[in-house]
Amino acid sequence: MIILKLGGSILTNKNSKKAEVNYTNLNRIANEIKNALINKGMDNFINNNSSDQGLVIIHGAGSYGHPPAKKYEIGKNFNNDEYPKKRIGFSKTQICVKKLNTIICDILVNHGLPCVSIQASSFITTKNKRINNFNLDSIEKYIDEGFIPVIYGDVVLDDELKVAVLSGDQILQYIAINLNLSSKSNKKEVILGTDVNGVYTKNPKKYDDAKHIPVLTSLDDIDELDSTTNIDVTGGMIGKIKELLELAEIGIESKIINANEHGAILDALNNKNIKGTKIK
Ligand SMILES: Nc1ncnc2c1ncn2[C@@H]1O[C@H](COP(=O)(O)OP(=O)(O)OP(=O)(O)O)[C@@H](O)[C@H]1O
Ligand SMILES: C=C(C)CCOP(=O)(O)O
Repeated sequence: MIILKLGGSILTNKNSKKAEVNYTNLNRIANEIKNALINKGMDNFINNNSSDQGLVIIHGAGSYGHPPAKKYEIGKNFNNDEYPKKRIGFSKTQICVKKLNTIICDILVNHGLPCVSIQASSFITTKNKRINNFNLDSIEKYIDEGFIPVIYGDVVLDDELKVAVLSGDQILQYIAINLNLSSKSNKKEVILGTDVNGVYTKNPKKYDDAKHIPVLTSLDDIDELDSTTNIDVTGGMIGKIKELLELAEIGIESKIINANEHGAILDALNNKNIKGTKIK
């Protein structure tokens, strides 16, 4: 079972205040995923043969979701008289990330990948920003039938905060821990594509002396817990690492790679040893 996260910094121009898709990356990565599935003999997605492998894709919100979520402060406490404005902000943010997901699924399907869109805001809830209700049945059924579920960072109802932002990284962690498949291998390969070569001792975009960390086992390995350089309402790289370290604690390894590198997704899906950071 492959769990693949495509970061918003790859699929969109995350620095942009406008919602901008990086179509060059998206089309290249769609092609790499398809070629990897064929190499792995998982082309049942295309030829409808049985296979014991499955794939679920999670993507970030990038410049589609983070700006509106920040503008309306989704997830921050608010007074009751502010709820009408907060609801509109929630609705606008949900539409923005849904638009991004539709564009991504269109491109993946046009590359022959039988993707199905899964909208977190329609069935997942959180309590204090942590998932407390996420039924995996439909995702498991889709995978058993040879589809590729594509779920994404979204806004959700929160039992304490009323509304919150749910990151793709938290969705990835929950799926990696809880997904159980009847007809596919449950051994999980967790791969996250972002726009840097993995984790460094500090932000490599801000510090020339940042050193690459090939294997990360603790936040102590990082000198400076820096936020991401773009608009990010879900914790950026540090938020990502925290989710992945919780996976490592229960024996599920993951790897952060640079999906800007041509062929990186293809090689990672084909278990080639490529530059990145293993979290274990
Ligand atoms: N110690 C660090 N090592 C590596 N990158 C870091 C570090 N600190 C901050 N960063 C920044 O984190 C960014 C990647 O995190 P980000 O959350 O933006 O990735 P993403 O998964 O593509 O986005 P999203 O979570 O929205 O899908 C890099 O562009 C980098 O500038
Ligand atoms: C900003 C929203 C709505 C979702 C954030 O998800 P992420 O980009 O995976 O962190």
